[in-house]
Amino acid sequence: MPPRISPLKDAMHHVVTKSDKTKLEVNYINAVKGRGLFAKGSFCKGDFIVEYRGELINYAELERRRKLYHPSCAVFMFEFKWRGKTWCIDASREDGSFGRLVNDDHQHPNCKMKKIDVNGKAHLCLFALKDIKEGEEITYDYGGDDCPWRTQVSCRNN
Ligand SMILES: C[S@@+](CC[C@H](N)C(=O)[O-])C[C@H]1O[C@@H](n2cnc3c(N)ncnc32)[C@H](O)[C@@H]1O
Repeated sequence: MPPRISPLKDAMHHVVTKSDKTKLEVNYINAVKGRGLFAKGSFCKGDFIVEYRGELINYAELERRRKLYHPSCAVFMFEFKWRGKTWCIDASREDGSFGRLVNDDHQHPNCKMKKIDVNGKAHLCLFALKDIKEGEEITYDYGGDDCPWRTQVSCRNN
C-alpha cells in the first residue's frame, strides 16, 4: 500500500489544482437545509476533506458586497481573521465546488475548518475530526450564535 499523503499536503494539492475529492457527493436533503455534502467513501480522523473555495476578498470589499447581496447569497460569505486582518471567502457564485455546500452542526460536527497558507494566501479547508463512514453528511460548526436553524422548530424531518 502506498504511504498515506499528509493531510496538509493533500489539502495543498487540492487547493492548487482547484479540485474536489471524487469520494464526495452533493445530495438534496430537504426544503429547510437544502443541499448538503456527503461521503461516498470512508475518511480517517485528520484527513483533509474539502476546501471552502471562493474568491478571497478584504474587509472593505466584504462590507461593500454585504450591502449589495441578497441574504441568499450573503450566507456564502465566510469571514475570518488572518495575520491580524479581516478577510472573507466569497463563495456566493455557484461554481460547482463542494465546500460551499457543507452544512452547520454545532453539536456533533465531523469536521473542523482550518486556515492554511498556500503561496502566501489564506485558504479555508475542512479536516475530519473523527472517522467518517460512507453515507455520512459532512458537517462543521459554523461558530457564532446567529444561526437561526439552531433554535427554530421545523416541521420537516432531518
Ligand atoms: C453555506 S450554505 C450551505 C449549503 C446550503 N444547504 C445549500 O443548499 O446551498 C449555508 C446555508 O445552509 C443552510 N443550513 C446550513 N446548516 C443548516 C442546518 N444545520 N439546518 C438548517 N439549515 C442549514 C442555511 O440556509 C444556511 O444559510
